[in-house]
Amino acid sequence: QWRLRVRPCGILLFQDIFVYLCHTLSCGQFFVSHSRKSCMSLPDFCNSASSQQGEVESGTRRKLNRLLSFQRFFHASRLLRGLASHSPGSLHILDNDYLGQAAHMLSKVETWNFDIFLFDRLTNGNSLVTLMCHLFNVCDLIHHFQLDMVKLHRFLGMVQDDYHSNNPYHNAVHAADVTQAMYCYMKEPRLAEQLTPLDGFLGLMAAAAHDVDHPGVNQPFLMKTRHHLASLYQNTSVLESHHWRSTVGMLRESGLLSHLPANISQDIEQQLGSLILATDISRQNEFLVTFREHLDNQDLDLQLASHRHFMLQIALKCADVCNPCRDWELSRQWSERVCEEFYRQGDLERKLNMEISPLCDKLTDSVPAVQIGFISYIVQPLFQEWQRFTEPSLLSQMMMSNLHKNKDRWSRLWCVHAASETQPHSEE
Ligand SMILES: Nc1ncnc2c1ncn2[C@@H]1O[C@@H]2COP(=O)(O)O[C@H]2[C@H]1O
Repeated sequence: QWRLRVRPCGILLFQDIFVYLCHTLSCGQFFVSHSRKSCMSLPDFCNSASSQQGEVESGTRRKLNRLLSFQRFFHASRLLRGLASHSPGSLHILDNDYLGQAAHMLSKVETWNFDIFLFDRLTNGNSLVTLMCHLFNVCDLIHHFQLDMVKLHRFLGMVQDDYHSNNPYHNAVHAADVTQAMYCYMKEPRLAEQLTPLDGFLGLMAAAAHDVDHPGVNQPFLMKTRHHLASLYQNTSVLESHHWRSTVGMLRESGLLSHLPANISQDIEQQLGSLILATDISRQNEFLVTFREHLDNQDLDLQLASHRHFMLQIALKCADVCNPCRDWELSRQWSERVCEEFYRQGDLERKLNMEISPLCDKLTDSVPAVQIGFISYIVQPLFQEWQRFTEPSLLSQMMMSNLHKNKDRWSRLWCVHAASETQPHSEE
């Protein structure tokens, strides 16, 4: 079972198919590891900074991790059930119990307080694959595009596996969260009435893959450390270009679109690129200004493919930064996770004697301060326009209400934090 690998030529061995069938029948999902070269992870940066030997070790460890991914699945599965050792009698019942709860959650997948963290636990860390399969089914995309289920599973497994599970924020759960939000936005009456199956396919695929193989550090860090991706993409939308090209690589490796005419699959690849590249946060103002102009002029015509594509870009951008619009308990977890990832980068910069990037210094950039700035300058202006576009829908009103409540809560926490900073220490 440890040797579950997609061969470089894309052929599954009998052993693979057997494992796949057993696993699919028992759990309704499977894990697949593959052999493409991935981007460096954060610990890898430490290794490459320290020694050549470290690079070799890190490469070996990465290979080992991939070889063990199937074993990790079972290990995680046992941990989730609180079982230290095998207890075969209870496994089946408990599996069904968890998957039953996951299926129940999926029956309410369009609700805004969908708890993606719980869903990820219930699916043993397979939230992205499970969610995407469900959404492709309910949107009738498998039938419409005549997709091969084995290829679809293979592609989604590769995407999920290429997210770095050791990133606190940019991991497969974030991708699943963005996908669930994107689905909610595509269901908004003003969009849903106009979207074609191709739009639905592109929107969900782009959401699922938009951050794949994210290394847990930002573009300025890649530029400062002269990372090969920065020179490959000439310091422009470096990460987003990598997410897109990785997605294209996985699409081709899985053969998911191989039955479609070449011009159609090329068009899909290009449109996916345009959607994923739109998530570059440094282009936020460019999109916001155009969106505002369209709303002021009331000239959005969703019968036009170009206008629908623009609205998919906006919807994906909203989904990507919607965490402050979630219910507090979900929103807070994302805030803490994203700051933890920033602080890890800051710690690394400190260790490498580099200037610490904005928002990345755990000694000066508190979580409440980072959140208030992010909500005020990025999220609120975008969602104000989104609310206008939806005229405003119930969902938009709920999101804005959450955003205001969360911002107030962070403001109160900031006051507490600021007061504790000015208090003299007990020894003084
Ligand atoms: N809650 C948050 N607080 C601060 N920054 C955030 C938050 N959520 C998302 N972001 C930032 O928004 C960015 C969107 O694009 P990225 O995924 O490249 O990186 C993301 C983070 O840097």
